[in-house]
Parts: sequence; structure tokens; C-alpha cells
Amino acid sequence: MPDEASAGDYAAMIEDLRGFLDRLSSARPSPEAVRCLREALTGWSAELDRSQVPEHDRVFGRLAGLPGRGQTMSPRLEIVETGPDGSRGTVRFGRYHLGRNGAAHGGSIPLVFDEILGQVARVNGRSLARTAYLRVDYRSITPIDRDLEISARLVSVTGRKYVVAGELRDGPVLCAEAEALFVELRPGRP
Ligand SMILES: CCCCCCCCCCCCCC(=O)SCCNC(=O)CCNC(=O)[C@H](O)C(C)(C)COP(=O)(O)OP(=O)(O)OC[C@H]1O[C@@H](n2cnc3c(N)ncnc32)[C@H](O)[C@@H]1OP(=O)(O)O
Repeated sequence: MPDEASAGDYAAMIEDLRGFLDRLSSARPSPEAVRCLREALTGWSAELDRSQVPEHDRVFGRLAGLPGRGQTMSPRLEIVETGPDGSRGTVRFGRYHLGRNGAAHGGSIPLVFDEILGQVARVNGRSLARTAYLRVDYRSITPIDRDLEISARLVSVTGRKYVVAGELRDGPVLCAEAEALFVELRPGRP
């Protein structure tokens, strides 16, 4: 993990990357702008080639206190309250997550549910659990570019099985709800 000082820089870089992806996805760049961006990207890739590490040493997605654990794969999730039986937070789908007509892409919604439901399945020292199923019901359009409320609650624990449910809301409007089963891994299982 980076030290405290560089963790701040890393967090800011991840936010910049989110902003970049939003801008890229809503741009219609000129051929000259594309060439210029490509050149810059090639330089950044070469820089990163110098610091590739094995999975265990990665930083991306492993910074617990940061929105979305410091990764950009799923929309920006910020947990504001967490406990043994549930958690709640805000999530913002950017322009990068646009499906069509102002609505978030249907595939980006399970990504966030897997994150927040998976975290509930893992709190309080519970061992590593994997998603066995994740069911999402889309109740209403999920808007992009504004903070939405998201919550997860532990429904049941049966042996190694954790059922967790979640809701995604835009104020009074229920956008989507989810249910997932997480199964605690057997000892020694990768
Ligand atoms: C900042 C710090 C970083 C940390 C990150 C923090 C959080 C990150 C959050 C992100 C989180 C992201 C997380 C991810 O995305 S994890 C990635 C996505 N998930 C996977 O890749 C999982 C692939 N599947 C498996 O590995 C196995 O199938 C598992 C482990 C799930 C079970 O294989 P295992 O051999 O262990 O168990 P078993 O087969 O004996 O079954 C045991 C029981 O479970 C019941 N069962 C099983 N499957 C299903 C099903 N589909 N529907 C209904 N029931 C099912 C089964 O009937 C049985 O019930 P019972 O007969 O005992 O009653």
C-alpha cells in the first residue's frame, strides 16, 4: 500500500481518472485531439510498465477508506454508515456509465450492488465469501450525474451462506433492488 502522503495523491489520481472517463465518454474529439490523447496515453502506459506488481501487491481497489475502494471499474460508491447487519451510502453513476437516454447502463448497477452487498457479507471478521448469485430488479430508470442513495442489509446467515439485500433510490423513487447469496469459502480454497 502507498504511504499516507502518496495515498492522498493516489486517491486524487483515481478521481481524476473518473473525471477523464466521463469526459472521454461524452466527447466527440477531433482527429488531432485523438492523436494527442493517444500519444499521452502511450507515455502513461510506458510509465506504468515500470511499476507492474503481482496481484497481492496491487493498490487499485484496495484502499478501504476511499470511495469505491480506490478503483474505477464500478461507479463511485461512498459508504456513509456501516454495521454488522447492513450499510448505506451514496453512489454516483457518471457519464461513463450511461446506457441510453440519460439512464445508467443496466450492467453498471449490479457492479455497485456486488460491492456494497459483498462488503456487508464480509464485515465483522466474517471470512472471505464469494458471490454465488446476484439478482437485480430494475424498478425505474437510474439517472446519471447525481448522488443516489444505496443500502444493503443482511437478511440471513445459514452456515456458510449469507443472503444480503439492497436498494438503490433516487429520493423517493426506487430505481433497483437486489438480492445476493455469498458463500463463505471452504478453508484452503483460493
Ligand atoms: C479494501 C479492502 C479490499 C477488500 C474488498 C472488500 C469487499 C469487496 C466486495 C466485492 C465482493 C465481490 C465478490 C465477488 O464478486 S466474487 C466473484 C464472483 N463469484 C465467483 O466467482 C464465485 C464462483 N463460484 C464459486 O466459487 C462457488 O460456486 C461458491 C464458492 C460460490 C460455492 O462453492 P462451494 O463449493 O464453497 O459451496 P457448495 O457448492 O457446496 O454450496 C454451498 C451452499 O451454497 C449453495 N449455493 C451455492 N451456489 C448457489 C447458487 N448459485 N444459488 C443458490 N445456492 C447456491 C449450495 O446449494 C449449498 O447450500 P446447502 O446445500 O449447504 O444448503
